[in-house]
Amino acid sequence: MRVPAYPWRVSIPSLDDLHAMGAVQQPTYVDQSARDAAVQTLRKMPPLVFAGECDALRGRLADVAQGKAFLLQGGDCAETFEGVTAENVRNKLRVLLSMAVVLTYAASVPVVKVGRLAGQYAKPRSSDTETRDGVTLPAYRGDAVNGFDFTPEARAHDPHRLVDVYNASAATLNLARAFTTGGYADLRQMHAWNTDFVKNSPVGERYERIGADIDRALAFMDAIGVDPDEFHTVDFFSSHEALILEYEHALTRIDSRTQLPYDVSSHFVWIGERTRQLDGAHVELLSRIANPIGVKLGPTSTADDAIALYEKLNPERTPGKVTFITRFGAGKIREGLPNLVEKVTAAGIEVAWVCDPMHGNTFETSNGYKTREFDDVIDEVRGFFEVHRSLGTWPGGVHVELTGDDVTECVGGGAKLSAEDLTHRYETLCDPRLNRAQSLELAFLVAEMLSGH
Ligand SMILES: O=C[C@H](O)[C@H](O)COP(=O)(O)O
Ligand SMILES: C=C(OP(=O)(O)O)C(=O)O
Repeated sequence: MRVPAYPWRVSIPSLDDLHAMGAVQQPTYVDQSARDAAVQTLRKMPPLVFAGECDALRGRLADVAQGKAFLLQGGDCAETFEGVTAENVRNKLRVLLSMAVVLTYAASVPVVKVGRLAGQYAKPRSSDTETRDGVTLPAYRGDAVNGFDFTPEARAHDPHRLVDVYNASAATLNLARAFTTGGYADLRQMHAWNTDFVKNSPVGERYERIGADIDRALAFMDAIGVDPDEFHTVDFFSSHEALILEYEHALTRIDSRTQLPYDVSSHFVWIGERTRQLDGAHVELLSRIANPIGVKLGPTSTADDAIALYEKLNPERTPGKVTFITRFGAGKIREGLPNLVEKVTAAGIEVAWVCDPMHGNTFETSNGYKTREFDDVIDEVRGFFEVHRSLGTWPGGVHVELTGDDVTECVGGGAKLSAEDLTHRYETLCDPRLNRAQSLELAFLVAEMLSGH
């Protein structure tokens, strides 16, 4: 695996220097000594991931950029400390593995599997405050920063939560590694992943038909003596938005093999739409690390922005280093994306292009729920494929907010969830996620787009 060669950039700016750049979307800690103590604790913690694993993912993302693989990245909008249970983590893995099987089988393309988990605890917000019945408190910014309860105590920004994020992420990763390498992810188990809902759901039945085909293929391979390791375990990677500088800085370490800095909080970290300023602290920090990184690009991004960000984040043009995650909204993607892709490509830049069909399609229902319409999500992915197909570039993947549970947060889909249905199981603390059936439906539709049917 080629390791990036930029020895002159091993220096990492200090946390104070990064803050002096005017970092946005950061917590305001009242007690500086408590903040320093949390950072010191984190600096002593062992890495959550190894640099070599980050290199492996970078190699897989280089395949995505070259049109040889497809990225499936998904998980909660915001993980919660309470959500770190075996059942919850297993359900998320189950839906991601099931989607990956559908994509791999129906589109015959290798799928790179990346969870939005084991670190996705901090949220950028549109407003610093929230007002309920005339009372205004700090907005909830994710469990990394404050609590969801609408009380002054819960909403205060508490630096010790960063240590809790580390512990929750370690527990989640430990479970994810066990599930993906310890037998649960064995392809022969794919029926078992969804037995509880195949009987009463059309998408479940469709999934089961693929399962029967795969069984026959596995039996054939067994008969001729082929039994690759890939059938028993899967490569699975973690990712989150690198938002809170204290956390990401404390977990940025020099790799003993290469002497390069890696953010060992996750295999892949991304810069959000609200923090991608070229001269901002987040771009500065992530320009120093050797992990593969993502940048969200919303409808106001220009091609010049994207090219400048790429040049700053990857001047050596290391393959697989940068992934552009576009999130235009269904109504804007066909108009906005072509110019971006065309100009970036004309600049000789090879990136993985990935579609986030969630963040440009959020609205509030008349009964007060923040939601997304399943058809808009699909329409944005369709637009993404159309644009890339017409330009001859590779639609490299999808980045989705989803859960393995049967929540009711996004309207539409096969079950035709209505605004009224959202009252049943609306559990997200921030943005609405696709539920298990909607996620599988998305996978089938994306597989059709990928295979050109
Ligand atoms: O997930 C993304 C953002 O954190 C989220 O969309 C912000 O939501 P808000 O506009 O309610 O603050
Ligand atoms: C905040 C997010 O997205 P964006 O930066 O694209 O708004 C997110 O993916 O959680």
